Amino acid sequence: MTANKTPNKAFPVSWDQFHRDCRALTWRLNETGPFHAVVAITRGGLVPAAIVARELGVRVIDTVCVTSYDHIRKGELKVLKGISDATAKLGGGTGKDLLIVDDLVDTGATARVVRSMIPDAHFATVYAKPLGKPLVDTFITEVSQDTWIYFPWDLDLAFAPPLRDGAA
Ligand SMILES: O=P(O)(O)OC[C@H]1O[C@H](OP(=O)(O)OP(=O)(O)O)[C@H](O)[C@@H]1O
Ligand SMILES: Nc1nc2[nH]cnc2c(=O)[nH]1
Ligand SMILES: [Mg+2]
Repeated sequence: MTANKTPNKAFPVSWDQFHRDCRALTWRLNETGPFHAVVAITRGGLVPAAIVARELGVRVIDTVCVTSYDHIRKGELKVLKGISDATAKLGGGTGKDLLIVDDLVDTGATARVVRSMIPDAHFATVYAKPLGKPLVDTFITEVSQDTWIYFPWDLDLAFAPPLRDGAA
């Protein structure tokens, strides 16, 4: 989100939809690889990374651990863990033939930091917003900047009021 503005549209994603979108992402990535390893940006990138790695037959999965949002509030970006020496070696030090996976790119702040660690890696996300889109090599679905994406692991089944009672 841009500078803590409240998003006014919601884009809820079901597990089925997310799985389908991850497989669609893999179809595109399959034309770009092969990749030596997948680097998941935690935590949101862990789920698509597992699906993409499974489809691409990649067995080496590493993490870059970054924190910045507290629900929709954007805070200071902190890198808690970088890639391992073994993964860095696989990518020749610059990330060549490594695949970075995240669930989405929003402002691009997270992508910018991780890209700077391994600039030659291929960066893939399932969803992208316009501000972050230029930092991503491959993505599947674009949503507007004022949309908040709700992932299935952050949701629960709940009663939805009828439309005539003011439901969106
Ligand atoms: O493009 P940006 O504005 O940097 O936002 C994108 C990042 O925000 C979310 O992660 P978050 O920091 O919420 O942590 P999480 O993955 O643990 O949910 C999302 O998973 C991306 O990693
Ligand atoms: N779940 C979720 N996390 C985000 N982090 C930055 N933007 C978003 C978003 O739209 N949805
Ligand atoms: Mg994240």
